[in-house]
Amino acid sequence: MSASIDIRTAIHALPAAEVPAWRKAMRAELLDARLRIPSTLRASWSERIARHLLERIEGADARIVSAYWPIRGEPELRPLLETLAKRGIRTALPVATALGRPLIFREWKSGDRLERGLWKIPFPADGAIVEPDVVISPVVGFDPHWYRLGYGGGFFDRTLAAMATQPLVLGVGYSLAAIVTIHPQPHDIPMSAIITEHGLISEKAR
Ligand SMILES: Nc1nc2c(c(=O)[nH]1)N(C=O)[C@@H](CNc1ccc(C(=O)N[C@@H](CCC(=O)O)C(=O)O)cc1)CN2
Ligand SMILES: Nc1ncnc2c1ncn2[C@@H]1O[C@H](COP(=O)(O)OP(=O)(O)OP(=O)(O)O)[C@@H](O)[C@H]1O
Repeated sequence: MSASIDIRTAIHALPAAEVPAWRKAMRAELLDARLRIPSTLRASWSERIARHLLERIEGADARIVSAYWPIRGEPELRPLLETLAKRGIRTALPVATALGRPLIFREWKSGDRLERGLWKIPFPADGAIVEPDVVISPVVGFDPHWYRLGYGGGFFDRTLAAMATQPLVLGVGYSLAAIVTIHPQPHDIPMSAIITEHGLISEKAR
C-alpha cells in the first residue's frame, strides 16, 4: 500500500543549507506585498491590531510593555503606547546595539528624546534599561506554529534566548504575512501568539 499524502497541507522539508536563500526571497516578497498596501488601509488595520493588543495586554496584568518604532510599513502602534502609559503601564522600545548581539530594551514614552541607531531606527536616548514582561514583535512573516520571519538579523531569537524570564511575545503583522512555514531552524523561538487585523490567532500553551 502506498503512503497517503494530503497535498493541500503537505510541507516540503528544506535542507538547512537552503533555508537562508529561501528566507531572503520570501522576506523580499512579503515586504513588497506589505509596502503595496494603501496607506489608508494600513492605518485602519493598525488601529484594529492595536485594539486587539490592548485587550490581550489588559488580560496579562502587564507592568512593562515593549513595542517598536515602525519602519517599512509595519503596523503603527505608537498611539497604543500612549494609551498604555496613561493606564500606568511602563513602555519601552528595543535597541539593536550591534549586529549579532541581543536587543536591549529602554524605557520610552511619547516626547522622550531619541537617537538613531542601526538602519537609522530611532531608539530611546536616555531611558532606563528594562526587562519587559510583554514584547510586541513586528513580523515580516509568520506561520501557524507561531514562528516569526523578521529582517534577518536574528535579533529577537537571540534576545529571547538571553532573557532570564520569558516574556509574553505578541507577534504583530497583517494577515497577508501568513505563510505555511518559515522552515524553522534550531535557533528559531516561537512567539506566544500572533495578532493581525482579524484578531488574536490561537495562543501557544505556556
Ligand atoms: N521597527 C522595528 N524596530 C526594530 C526591529 C524591527 O524588526 N522593527 N528589530 C528587530 O529585530 C531590531 C532591528 N533590526 C535590525 C535587523 C537587521 C539590521 C541589519 O543591519 N541587517 C543587515 C543584514 C544582517 C545580516 O544579514 O546578517 C543589513 O541589512 O545589512 C538592522 C536592524 C530592533 N528594532
Ligand atoms: N540565539 C542565536 N544565537 C546565535 N545565532 C543566532 C541566534 N538566533 C539567530 N541567529 C542567527 O541569526 C541569523 C538570522 O536569523 P533569522 O533568519 O532567524 O532572522 P530573523 O528572525 O528573520 O531576524 P530578526 O529577528 O532580526 O528580525 C541566522 O544566521 C541565525 O543563525
